[in-house]
This record gives sequence, C-alpha cells and structure tokens, in this order.
Amino acid sequence: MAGLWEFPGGKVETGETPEVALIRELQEELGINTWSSCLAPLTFASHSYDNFHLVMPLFACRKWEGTPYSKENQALKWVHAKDLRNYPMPAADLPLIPILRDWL
Ligand SMILES: Nc1nc2c([nH]c(=O)n2[C@H]2C[C@H](O)[C@@H](COP(=O)(O)OP(=O)(O)OP(=O)(O)O)O2)c(=O)[nH]1
Repeated sequence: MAGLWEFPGGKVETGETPEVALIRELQEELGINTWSSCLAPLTFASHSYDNFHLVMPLFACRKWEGTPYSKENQALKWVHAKDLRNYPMPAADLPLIPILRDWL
C-alpha cells in the first residue's frame, strides 16, 4: 500500500496454500528461500477496507537461506517489534503490533 510499511507477503494465487504463497513472495520480494517447516502461524488480521474485507494470516519465519534484499525496489528495514508503531502501516496491521511485541 503506497507510502506505508508492510510485512513481506502478498495475495494467495489459485492452487496455493498460504504457506506456499508466502514462500513464493519471500523469494520474489526479498530473494530468500524458506520452507513450510520454517513458518509458524502467529495470528491473523481481519479488517474491513472501503471496498473489501481482508483476512490476512501472519507467520513468523524462523529460518531461511540467503540474505534479504529488496528485489522489487521497495524500501526494506529490519525493525524490532517494540519499534513497529513508529512506522506508518496499513490499518489492518496495527492490531498485529502488540501481538508481535508479546511473542517475539
Ligand atoms: N503483503 C502485505 N499485504 C498487506 C499488509 N497489510 C495489508 O493490509 N495488506 C493487504 C494489501 C493487499 O490487499 C493485500 C496484499 O497485497 P500485495 O500488494 O502485497 O499483494 P501482491 O504482492 O500479490 O501484489 P499484487 O498482486 O497487487 O501486485 O493485503 C501487509 O502488512 N503486508
């Protein structure tokens, strides 16, 4: 979403599980490889935007291969969970921040 900081990820394509979609997006966006066994489901967002309702699972990725870099020319930053609220994020993401603070 323009001008906002988002978690890496994207839309699930036909035939994909959420895990397979995330593994694909992490390769496309960050150039890293990971596997379903390295993804732990943490929580989910449920938020009504003006024209659609978003249900978005949030996974913790504990292991990967490669060094993340911005393959798609988007700004990229490692941020401690306690500092996430200093970064403007989509409305759906805001309730996720305290959960990340508690779990990570
Ligand atoms: N990846 C991501 N999407 C988010 C976040 N918060 C949030 O509301 N979204 C919404 C925006 C979109 O409706 C949807 C995923 O969008 P996206 O633009 O990342 O999907 P995509 O990579 O498949 O891109 P595209 O097909 O639109 O080109 O989830 C977030 O933190 N990360």
